[in-house]
Amino acid sequence: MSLPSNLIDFLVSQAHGVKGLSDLGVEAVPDQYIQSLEHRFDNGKVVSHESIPVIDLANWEDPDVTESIFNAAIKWGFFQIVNHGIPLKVIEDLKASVHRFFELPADEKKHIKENSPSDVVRLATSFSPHAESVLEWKDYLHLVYASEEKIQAYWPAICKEQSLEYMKHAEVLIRRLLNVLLKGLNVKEMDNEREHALMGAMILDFNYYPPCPNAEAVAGVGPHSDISSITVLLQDDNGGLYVRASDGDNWIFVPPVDGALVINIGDVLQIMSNDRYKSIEHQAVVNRAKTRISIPIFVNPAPDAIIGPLPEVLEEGAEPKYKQVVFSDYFKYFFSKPHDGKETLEFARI
Ligand SMILES: COc1cc(/C=C/C(=O)SCCNC(=O)CCNC(=O)[C@H](O)C(C)(C)COP(=O)(O)OP(=O)(O)OC[C@H]2O[C@@H](n3cnc4c(N)ncnc43)[C@H](O)[C@@H]2OP(=O)(O)O)ccc1O
Ligand SMILES: O=C(O)CCC(=O)C(=O)O
Ligand SMILES: [Fe+2]
Repeated sequence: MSLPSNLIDFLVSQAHGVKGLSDLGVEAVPDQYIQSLEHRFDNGKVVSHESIPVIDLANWEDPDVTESIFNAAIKWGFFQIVNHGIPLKVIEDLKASVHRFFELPADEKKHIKENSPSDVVRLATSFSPHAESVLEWKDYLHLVYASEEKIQAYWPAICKEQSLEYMKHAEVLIRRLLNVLLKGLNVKEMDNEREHALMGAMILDFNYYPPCPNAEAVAGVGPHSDISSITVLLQDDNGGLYVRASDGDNWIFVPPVDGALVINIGDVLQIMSNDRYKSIEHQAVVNRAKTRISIPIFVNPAPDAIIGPLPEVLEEGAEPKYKQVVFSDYFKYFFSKPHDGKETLEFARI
């Protein structure tokens, strides 16, 4: 099979994405996907003496549980949770609907893409293709958790019900997690203003990584930290997520755990906590044989929210490490460049 002559037209305008390339059965991916040797994922840098904690949330009231969440947010910036209250059936139905969506014929996906406002639904490939010199081997669908009216009008029918059911359960969990994390910063409760700044906009994202003939030379998602307050990630059982180890050089594999969700602190909570909580760099690799999916919820501030260190964390005279930034300026900066580790945080640093 030969490669399409106009790659961007094939990927973006015709909405084939990398799934379309993978389905062609090509022996090698286009050069645009090949990472330089220096940027490739190095298996030799995966360490097994560290792992991110798995926290059982069966008893939220237990002070040990709260303590484990604080410690994980401070030390690792990442943890997995089990017994989180989202029924297994809701999770399995959602995963199945992600596969169904990406398996739609390209012309149906093109129709969805062209008839959806980008503030509700966005189907795309790679990360920010106009800003990247090397593309990422990933297609994605952003579903913005907007008003019920917009959701009913625009979320694709093939995954609408399953996505909405998942989000309704996840919202309860997210509120509880944020309340616990705020307590660790001496904030008594999440009032309306804090809610706007922590969870004023939520995006359910479907990441789709089809099999890749040059899996070792491409990136699924390159090293980055999330711009969210927190991210709630559901991964399938294929594995592919790696988190920066505490030495800042090596990587830790995040093993799929049945029914678990991966929680990570994003840049917004690192900024609001004045570096107490850590937004840790991570990346996703792809494989030769299988399609992997992952489903993050980016729990974001509303675009007009102003983000900066919380007064409560500065109470004892700590110097603020970040200035006040409007969240929409922050994420526009994020999307204006390729994934680049923790670089986005510098935008807000004093
Ligand atoms: C993708 O891999 C990721 C993603 C992430 C984290 C993702 C997020 O958290 S997205 C947060 C942004 N919020 C939303 O997407 C909400 C829905 N969108 C909107 O309401 C609007 O798009 C807007 C955010 C208010 C911006 O509106 P407007 O000022 O009219 O500008 P646009 O034309 O929409 O966008 C301009 C330009 O910015 C880039 N961009 C903006 N939002 C996104 C997005 N959600 N996904 C991808 N790109 C976005 C994009 O370059 C736009 O240019 P176009 O080429 O699309 O014209 C974390 C880690 C990952 O690996
Ligand atoms: O696919 C994964 O496991 C992680 C994806 C990710 O980091 C992201 O979408 O921000
Ligand atoms: Fe991420």
